Amino acid sequence: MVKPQLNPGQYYKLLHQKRVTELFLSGLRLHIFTELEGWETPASVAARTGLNERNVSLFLNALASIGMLEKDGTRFCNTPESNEFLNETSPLYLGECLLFRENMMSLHSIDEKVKNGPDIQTLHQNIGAEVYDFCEMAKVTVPEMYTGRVQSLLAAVKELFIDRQPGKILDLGGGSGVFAMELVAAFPESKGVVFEHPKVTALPRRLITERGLSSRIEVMEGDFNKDGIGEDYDLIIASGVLDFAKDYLDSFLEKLKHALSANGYLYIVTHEVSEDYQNPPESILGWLSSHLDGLDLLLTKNTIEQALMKHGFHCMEKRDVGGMFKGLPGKFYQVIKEEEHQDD
Ligand SMILES: C[S@@+](CC[C@H](N)C(=O)[O-])C[C@H]1O[C@@H](n2cnc3c(N)ncnc32)[C@H](O)[C@@H]1O
Repeated sequence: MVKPQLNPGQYYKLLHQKRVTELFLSGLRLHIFTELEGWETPASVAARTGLNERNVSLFLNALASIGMLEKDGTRFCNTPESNEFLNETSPLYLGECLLFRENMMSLHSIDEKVKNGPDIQTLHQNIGAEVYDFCEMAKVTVPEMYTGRVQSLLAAVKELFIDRQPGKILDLGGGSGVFAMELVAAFPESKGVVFEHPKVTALPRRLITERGLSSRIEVMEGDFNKDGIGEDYDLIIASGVLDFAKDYLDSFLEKLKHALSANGYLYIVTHEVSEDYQNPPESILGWLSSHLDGLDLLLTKNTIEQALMKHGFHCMEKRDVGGMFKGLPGKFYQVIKEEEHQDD
């Protein structure tokens, strides 16, 4: 009889992981976590939602078995995490955002895509804004931004501007404009600009007006690869945007350099992709669907660092600035302008 040399357990684990994910997504779609702020029986959940009582019972039990609910006898309740992030009444409800991201990165038609190849127009244009629904993304990611990104950026910028306030702040490809809004709220003397694609600008305009910040934040509309982005910024935030400037990287970085004030900072968040495109797997798989559609945008960490260096940007190391990078996904850069070279 054949004797196995290795253990095939990983394949069965993958199938189980898929069922776990399907169950979780169904819980979100059926708003189950919004029903379970307190202890409930399947009968009470079914009565309120109109779902089938027998199958709600099986469904809740399965969710509890994967740690998404707590179970006590015949009653079920959210875990603290489910209550904070999956209950629609929470200000940090991520359900809409998680479902959006699942759909955006879905590999459900991967077989056809691999068989049929990319969409020719997408391939030739290579424009992210034509493929991704950035307007919806900006809307649904607002609560996600408050799960740490906004707080850590704010803490870091406050440490950078300890003895002065930034005059002008640019949130480039800023989506909802949350970074700009929170920064100008923290620095009462600062003005902000949110630069966005015309498909997206209605959202930051509305949110800025609702927050009462229209006199302090301007929304600029355009294509950051082709249009001007303004100047004299003490802080430019370029979070998750560099890949969308891939075909224009040199002119884009020159533009950023000229837009920064002499002592200004550039804050960049990228995916830190390895040269062999093997890491991080979350980014490789997350971009796979759109890359199969024809996009080719993902830049490696090395390409980005080389390009930044070539255009005179230098990264502020952790040791320069104490503990402010704690929890921060991105990096700060300063630019060495020509005049400064001559002074040296
Ligand atoms: C991945 S999102 C990042 C959003 C936000 N900065 C963040 O960190 O969550 C990329 C953003 O860049 C914008 N964008 C992409 N290409 C653009 C272009 N050519 N001109 C202007 N904005 C663009 C999109 O509309 C989108 O809001």
